[in-house]
Amino acid sequence: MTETTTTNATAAAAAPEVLSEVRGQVGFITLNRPRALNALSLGMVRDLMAILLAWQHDDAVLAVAIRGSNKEGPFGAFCAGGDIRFLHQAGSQGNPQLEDFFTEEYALNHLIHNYAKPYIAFMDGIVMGGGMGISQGAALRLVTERTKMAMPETAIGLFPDVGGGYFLARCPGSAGEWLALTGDTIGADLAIACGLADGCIPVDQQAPVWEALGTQQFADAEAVKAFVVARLLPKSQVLQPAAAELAQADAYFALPSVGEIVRALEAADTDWARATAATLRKRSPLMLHVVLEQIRRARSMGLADDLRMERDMVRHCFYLRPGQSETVEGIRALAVDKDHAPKWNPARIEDVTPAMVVPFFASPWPAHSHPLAALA
Ligand SMILES: C/C=C/C(=O)SCCNC(=O)CCNC(=O)[C@H](O)C(C)(C)COP(=O)(O)OP(=O)(O)OC[C@H]1O[C@@H](n2cnc3c(N)ncnc32)[C@H](O)[C@@H]1OP(=O)(O)O
Repeated sequence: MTETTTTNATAAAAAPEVLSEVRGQVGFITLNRPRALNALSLGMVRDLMAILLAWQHDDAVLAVAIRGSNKEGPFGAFCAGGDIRFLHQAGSQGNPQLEDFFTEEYALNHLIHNYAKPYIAFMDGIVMGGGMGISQGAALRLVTERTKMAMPETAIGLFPDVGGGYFLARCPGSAGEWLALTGDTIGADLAIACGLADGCIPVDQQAPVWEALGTQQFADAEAVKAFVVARLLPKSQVLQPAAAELAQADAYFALPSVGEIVRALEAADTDWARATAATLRKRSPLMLHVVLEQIRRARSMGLADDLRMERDMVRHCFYLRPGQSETVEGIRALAVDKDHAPKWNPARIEDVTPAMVVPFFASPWPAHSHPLAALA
């Protein structure tokens, strides 16, 4: 049976940004905003939440599969994050929907991590920021040869949210600090080595597997997962170059402070260290310090506490320093004016003090009225 569910559209005549249907025993979701690389709008977050909640208690749905679309059709791009143009506009103008966006997006991330049925994410192409938030909680995280995965937030004066503290802190060694601070983009090999993907599905196998999920008869939810797992490349074919790069990251990113990390990288005589130091010098100095603290705090937190901490932090990113939000400035430079020359404040890693960092971790809400108080 095919059942097409309701979908969001920004205007009545516009194409729906989230497509969903049930085919056979599986619920299928396609992110359908390819011109913005499927960046998540508030409407998309709401649609995803509504669809997942409906299917969670629908006995006809054994499992859920999600993918993105590119301009040519399905797959090719998963999701480039939260809609940063909206964040810029809403953050500059005090639009209350900004608060709703983060509360509802983080609640969606939490639901996916705790989803009662296998949720299978086809993470082809760009998977960044909010795209990680709707895939890292999946029962199966499938990357491809063309996956470009990153938590790029320090480039826009933000921090890796959407549960980034939780899942990056659980990467091996200091890989989480490396990915969080630099925002470096990784492919399938490092994604698997970092524990951020479960397996690699060849690009040309995605469509046949997706289609077959809707026509096969499955005994139960575990059989749906097993059907997909049987079609993944052996990990030994994917992992070859990853170990050496992780060892390099460990050598620097275990150091206690951002200053020591960047100084050690600048003193080293390898291309990797030089390039990594140069990357850090471009990121928001303030947010580098905030992010290192975030990842290290998150290492001893469960997901719900991490999301509450991130909800506090993201509010501060916009409102702690009125008229001086690093995030508004970072998005302006990357995606609004596109001059790629953010004016960070302070301008240098060395000029950030602990007194600037500490307030990001103070909750603006009493515990009982925290916007994510209900998350367990
Ligand atoms: C709460 C959640 C927070 C977060 O998720 S924060 C993290 C947000 N994500 C990012 O910071 C990534 C921003 N995007 C990029 O850096 C680049 O894109 C990519 C590296 C992903 C791809 O670059 P390229 O292949 O050159 O494509 P392109 O021309 O930059 O993007 C195509 C169109 O997509 C729009 N777009 C991309 N990402 C987003 C986004 N996250 N929010 C809103 N729009 C986005 C662009 O602006 C552009 O649009 P136009 O053609 O009209 O200029």
